[in-house]
Amino acid sequence: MENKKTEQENKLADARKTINEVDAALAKLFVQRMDAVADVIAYKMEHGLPVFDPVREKEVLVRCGDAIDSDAYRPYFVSFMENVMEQSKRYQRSVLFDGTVGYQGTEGAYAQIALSKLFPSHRAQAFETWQDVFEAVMRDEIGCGVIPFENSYTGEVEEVLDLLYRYPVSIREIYDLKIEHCLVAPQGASIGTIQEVVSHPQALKQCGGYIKSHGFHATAYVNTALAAEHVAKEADLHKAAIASKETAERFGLSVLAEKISESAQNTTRFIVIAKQPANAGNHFSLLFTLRHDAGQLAAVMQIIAQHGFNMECVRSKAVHDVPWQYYFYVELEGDASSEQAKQLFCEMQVRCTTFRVLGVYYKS
Ligand SMILES: C=C(O[C@@H]1C=C(C(=O)O)C=C[C@H]1O)C(=O)O
Repeated sequence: MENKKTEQENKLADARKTINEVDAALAKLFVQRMDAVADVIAYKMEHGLPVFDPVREKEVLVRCGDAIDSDAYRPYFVSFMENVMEQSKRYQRSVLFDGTVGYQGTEGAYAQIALSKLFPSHRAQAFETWQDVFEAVMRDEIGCGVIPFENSYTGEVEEVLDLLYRYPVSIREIYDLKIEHCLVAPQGASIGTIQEVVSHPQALKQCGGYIKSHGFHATAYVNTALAAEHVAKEADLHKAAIASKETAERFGLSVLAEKISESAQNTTRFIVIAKQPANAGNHFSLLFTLRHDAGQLAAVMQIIAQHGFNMECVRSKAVHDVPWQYYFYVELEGDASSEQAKQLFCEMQVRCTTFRVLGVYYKS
């Protein structure tokens, strides 16, 4: 028995020694890979290319999958490589957007969570309004800003499109953050002790079914992060907030229930705005205005179709300072640096009263 145990313990020690050696080799290889990544980002900066390249990532994953003989290990290695590339992109963003990144809200807000996923090693600066973030980008006070653009459940963030129309910034990247609302409360509270729930009206709406089924009283609050902070300060066992798990951790609250939204797919799309445009991507967005003549919009749609670009989205909105004047936003699938796109832009410039390529980015 004793001998057997020692034999097993030796085996464990040997296995861990091997793991340590492999980890040391991996660390060296990781540095080597990141040095190459640094060269890639230097090239991308010179040529205005975006960090994310989905075609290249697919190639990498297929090659890495093929390099593993064991069927049992293959999916884990592919997943490992996905993570390696995630870290590589984080590093590249830190080089590209050297300095500070701005967002609207307070610490723990979803925008700050999206920012921390995109730019984990940057200083995050909070601003009071979205407009403040746009202005800080324009003044070069921050390298870029992370702004919510639309939510899969509640729709577009209207004010943000107006700001994109007003300020000559570019959409450099998009990032989809899965919104997983939780019921969070002071330590010691349980579902049974809760009577009132505070949160941003959107969050209360998104969790309406859950709130109703528990008979909670809903109270609107400025945003989810401040609601969580308020609940933490009050330390009232009858009062909970709806916020993210990360926010609960930040304010020392316990999570009483997770994933309480109506829609399991609740996702907010964030955009990264910066002064410099990107040159490559598989999607691009345009902003334009038209003369008030019959058939102007139809003609533009026709031009887009003729050049073979799939239009994923079109919106029209009022130009605030000019009564009865509207601007249009379209999102097209394709390569904005292609000959087709160049021709499209030329033709649109002739047809439209104002025309701008708002952003070039990758969307998977
Ligand atoms: C390093 C690159 O940038 C990103 C990261 C990748 C990686 O780490 O392998 C691959 C594609 C890009 O999304 C690259 O474009 O080659």
